[in-house]
Amino acid sequence: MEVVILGGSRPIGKLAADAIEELLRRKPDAVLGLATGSSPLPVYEELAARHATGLDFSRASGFALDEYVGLPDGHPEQYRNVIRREFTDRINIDPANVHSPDGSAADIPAACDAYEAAIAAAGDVDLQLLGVGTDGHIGFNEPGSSFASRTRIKSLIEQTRKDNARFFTSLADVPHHVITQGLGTIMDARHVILIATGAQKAQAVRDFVEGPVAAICPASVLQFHPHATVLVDEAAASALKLADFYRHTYDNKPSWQGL
Ligand SMILES: N[C@@H]1[C@@H](O)[C@H](O)[C@@H](COP(=O)(O)O)O[C@@H]1O
Repeated sequence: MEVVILGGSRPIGKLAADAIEELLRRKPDAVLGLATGSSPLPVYEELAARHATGLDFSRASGFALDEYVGLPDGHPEQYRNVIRREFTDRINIDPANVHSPDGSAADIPAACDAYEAAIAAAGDVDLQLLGVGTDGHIGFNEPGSSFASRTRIKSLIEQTRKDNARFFTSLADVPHHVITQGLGTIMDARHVILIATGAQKAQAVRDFVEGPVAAICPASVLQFHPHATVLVDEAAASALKLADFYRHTYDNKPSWQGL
């Protein structure tokens, strides 16, 4: 796991966009794993700007990490709509190639299996963007999630509902259930870039980067990933024991820049 400590959201967005740009140049039909939440927004901002000056997504495809269950189609907080609004409507990716779990399916387990099959049929995710919850969740894999899990329905813990209530009118409007790619699904991505910013993420970052690998902290499974990059600002890095080592080792230059 490479931990890169950067000056803020803007350089983080640029560095992650560099990785995606490099991937698209090497593999124009790359499969991107897309995350919601505020953490990846600077990446989408940067990619939209690069698209305006020629970066081509026409052959790429995308798979969202997760989705709320039960929000009516067209609801602005349905993650499929968030991903479109924040990212895919701003680039030239084919909308037919942007996939999300179906949170309003009549048969949820079948929809989860179909999502796994679609990811596999696309050849698996080349680069997965991730944020992290204050409890260490990735996607919506809450503490206790199996490291072998695949796409499935999950219940949200109260802290996550509270964290996400800012996007809704009230806490009562935040769904209790979600569909999320499993930790096993996420681990199949060839490269994972996790972004965490702000002091409220410092403990989660410390726990998953330097703590034991344990289901109580789902993101800690990334310690087993052969190519995981963690991009953090100073505030999110503030509880890391080995911060100076990471600064020295990665020196703002993750592996795709020839480390
Ligand atoms: N399902 C999403 C996660 O994918 C995201 O990582 C997390 C953190 O969001 P933020 O980046 O806004 O802190 O929020 C939600 O729970």
